[in-house]
Amino acid sequence: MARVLSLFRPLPLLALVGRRKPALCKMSMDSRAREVFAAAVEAVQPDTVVRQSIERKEDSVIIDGHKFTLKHNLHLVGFGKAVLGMAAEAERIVGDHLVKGVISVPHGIQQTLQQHRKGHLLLKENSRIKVMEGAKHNLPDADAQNAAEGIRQLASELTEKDLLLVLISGGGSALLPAPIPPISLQEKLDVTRKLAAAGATIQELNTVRRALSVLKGGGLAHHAHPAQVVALILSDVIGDPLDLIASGPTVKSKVWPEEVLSILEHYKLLDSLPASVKDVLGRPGPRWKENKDESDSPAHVLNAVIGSNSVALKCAGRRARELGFRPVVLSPGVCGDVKSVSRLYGLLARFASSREEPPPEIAAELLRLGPEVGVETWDLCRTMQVLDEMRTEGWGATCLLAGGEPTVELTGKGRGGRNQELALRVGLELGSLNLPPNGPVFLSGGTDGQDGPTEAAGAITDGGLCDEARSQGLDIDNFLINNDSYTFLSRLSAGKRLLVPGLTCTNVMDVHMLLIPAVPINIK
Ligand SMILES: Nc1ncnc2c1ncn2[C@@H]1O[C@H](COP(=O)(O)OP(=O)(O)OP(=O)(O)O)[C@@H](O)[C@H]1O
Ligand SMILES: O=C(O)[C@H](O)CO
Repeated sequence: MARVLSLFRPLPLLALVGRRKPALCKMSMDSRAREVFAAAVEAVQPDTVVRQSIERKEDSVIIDGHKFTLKHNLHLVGFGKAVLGMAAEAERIVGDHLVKGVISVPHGIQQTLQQHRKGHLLLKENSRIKVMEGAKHNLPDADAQNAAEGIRQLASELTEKDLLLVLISGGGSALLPAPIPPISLQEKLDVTRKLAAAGATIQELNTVRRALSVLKGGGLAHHAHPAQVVALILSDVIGDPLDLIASGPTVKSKVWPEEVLSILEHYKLLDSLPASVKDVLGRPGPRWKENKDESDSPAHVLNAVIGSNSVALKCAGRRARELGFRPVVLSPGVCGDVKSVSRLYGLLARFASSREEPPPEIAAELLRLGPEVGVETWDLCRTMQVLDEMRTEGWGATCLLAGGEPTVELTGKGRGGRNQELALRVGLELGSLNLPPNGPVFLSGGTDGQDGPTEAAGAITDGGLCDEARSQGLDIDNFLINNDSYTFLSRLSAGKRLLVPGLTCTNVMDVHMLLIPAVPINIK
């Protein structure tokens, strides 16, 4: 291990890693974990990210370093779970330069926002933006298809004098269904639902969606041509790939039918494919007639990611520092099965809690595990270096932050979510380390405030989880086998370990947090 670390010693430590010893804090680890999570969510609120990305200067706006003149020529469309709040803020900024807009947002969201007293995320009464709710249960439906048609029409009417602001966030694919005829909405839904149920990744799912849609994969930008298009994107996909977030309606992407067919074949869906889908995939050439001056990277389109998991982690790190921790961000790209991901955090906790130099096998296992859980070797080495310095130089408590979207292989019929299941599994890992009381604490939470079909966003656990459960007659393993993490956590100590922030109106995947108390130094 010492050799692995020494390779990286001469390099400067990255952002968020300062040498100042953080101040002591009297709050409990649990409360601090919740506060740091709240800071992560706050950083990516829809109104905040839009406010930070549009600079209004008299009769123009500056977005991502580009200046756009406003002459009562601005139109707005949007689709996604966070888009209502984004649109409300955009309208506040551009004022009456906004001519009209259409947004496609989740069913019931306006009422829910009212109930949660989030009026600032609602449009004003005389707004020029039409709100269309649809996609019940996150599935495309006739309401969402109507909204998509409204958006297509608005875009198609624009001229070269117009500016189209496109607001995009996670959930946008289901809220913008426009199947290429003769594919029906039901047929497209069947294909995507079967793919999702078979365990297809979001990359695979959206590659297929793009090929079957009039608006995805750059179709919306194509319809808006020759207007200037500016898309503001709140990313809910690892690595922030523009062509995949909400299936990239403003990102021109070529469809390779062979690629789509091989995905369908991999999930054994070729035989049940509707004739209409086969027909569309069998058509030669591009999906639409190219406009004369539309190149592969059209100059009339600007795509800007304005919020992401990295942004949330950065702000969480800032809050952690205020609360007395030394923050270190591992990676915003954690993925893979929750079992492997829990092992990752168990190993990191073991590494960080060693009183003496951690045995080299821990580092070796971490490096072996990295590719399985989407974490680069470099990020692991950098993080181990920080944890090692924390131990040898006595820098106090550490807050290790990461994000992403692990997966759960569902085998049972219980209620739960990937964050709650991960927190339970990390709790078991921490318990197996046999550390003294008040050891590391782990939090996992979905930034959208909902973990699977439950009202919790996630949970907070520590090494005492097992004993606590046993003393209350609860057997964690039985609940885990049945994917019943929510039932377990609701029963355990009256649900005190659950994280229930309520609707957050945003979504940049999940936040993971390992709080590691200062380790007594034991160095000769
Ligand atoms: N009982 C359960 N235990 C563990 N995980 C579950 C359970 N039921 C569903 N899940 C997981 O929850 C996820 C779906 O939940 P959710 O609706 O939060 O999805 P999401 O991917 O976060 O959606 P979005 O991207 O719209 O936020 C899937 O990964 C699924 O495997
Ligand atoms: O809408 C979608 O396609 C997913 O949320 C990923 O962005």
